Amino acid sequence: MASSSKSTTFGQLVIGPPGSGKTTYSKAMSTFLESIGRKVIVVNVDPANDDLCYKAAIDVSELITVQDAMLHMHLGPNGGLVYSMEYLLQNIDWFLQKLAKYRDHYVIFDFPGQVELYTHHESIRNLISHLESAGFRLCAVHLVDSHYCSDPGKFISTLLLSLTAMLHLGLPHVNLLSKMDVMHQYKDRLLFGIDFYTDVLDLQYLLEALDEDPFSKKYRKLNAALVSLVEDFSLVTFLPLNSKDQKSLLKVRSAVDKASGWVYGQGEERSVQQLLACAVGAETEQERIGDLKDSLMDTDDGDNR
Ligand SMILES: Nc1nc2c(ncn2[C@@H]2O[C@H](COP(=O)(O)OP(=O)(O)OP(=O)(O)O)[C@@H](O)[C@H]2O)c(=O)[nH]1
Repeated sequence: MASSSKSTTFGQLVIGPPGSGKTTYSKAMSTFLESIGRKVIVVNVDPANDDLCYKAAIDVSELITVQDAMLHMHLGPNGGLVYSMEYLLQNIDWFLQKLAKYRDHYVIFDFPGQVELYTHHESIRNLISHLESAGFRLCAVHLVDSHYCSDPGKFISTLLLSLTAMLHLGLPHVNLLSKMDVMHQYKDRLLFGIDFYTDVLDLQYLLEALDEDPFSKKYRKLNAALVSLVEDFSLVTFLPLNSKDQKSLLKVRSAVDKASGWVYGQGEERSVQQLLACAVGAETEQERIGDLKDSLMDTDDGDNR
């Protein structure tokens, strides 16, 4: 560990396209982590999010809202959002001072949905650098709607988006296919088993599927190049997420804790077996079911919004 565990604050950057379920996940994950004894806060970093379903310990809307930025800078919604993120960076001391009160907490940052912020704009990357310098150890949790699996063209976009975000942010990274509870609605349109999408198996099959569509067939060479790019990096896989399901949240928590390193120094159920299992990449019983009581596993509050 680079610095002493006392001065290290762990957390998640919850990112992903609009409507992918970031806010719902942030609330569900914070409630879940609190239920297993972790001290958690949620920080709203989306200046356009005026309908929070959780109590934000810190809310960037107190500093600036997209509406303010649009009104005063004569910008559209996207420009307003980008301006707001740059404004947050200019006022990074304000943000870090607010965070300083919660250094002994686990922090879930609920980010905005504009994908350009994660793929090529510098603001989030700079924000990460400030947070890391202040002692934060972060993991990006990237949500993409599982609905995109139902269309080969959309799934390729999802792969590219996820890969670009991984490369651009340069953080430990966990990709999630969100809203798996409604995946059955698109079951008939899935060309492959779910493990094809989560494990990102042989993408040549995806190319063949694209060839069957007269529109995408025209772009075969482009599609082949994109698929080959994703395969060459061999970085993108997904975990399924149902924010209403405790078992699903438990699996995500295990993956994020491993990626961020929490499990090695801070974990609630730190044990030699668990550390060894992490080292060899095996999934332990502990990780599958955690230390939750049966009653909690069966509990579905049915309203994680
Ligand atoms: N069925 C189902 N619906 C979900 C799930 N997660 C989120 N939703 C729904 O998806 C919609 C968007 O969810 P949000 O959590 O607001 O998504 P977001 O990514 O924060 O959206 P933006 O802030 O606009 O970027 C809401 O209607 C949620 O109720 C899930 O796991 N299952």
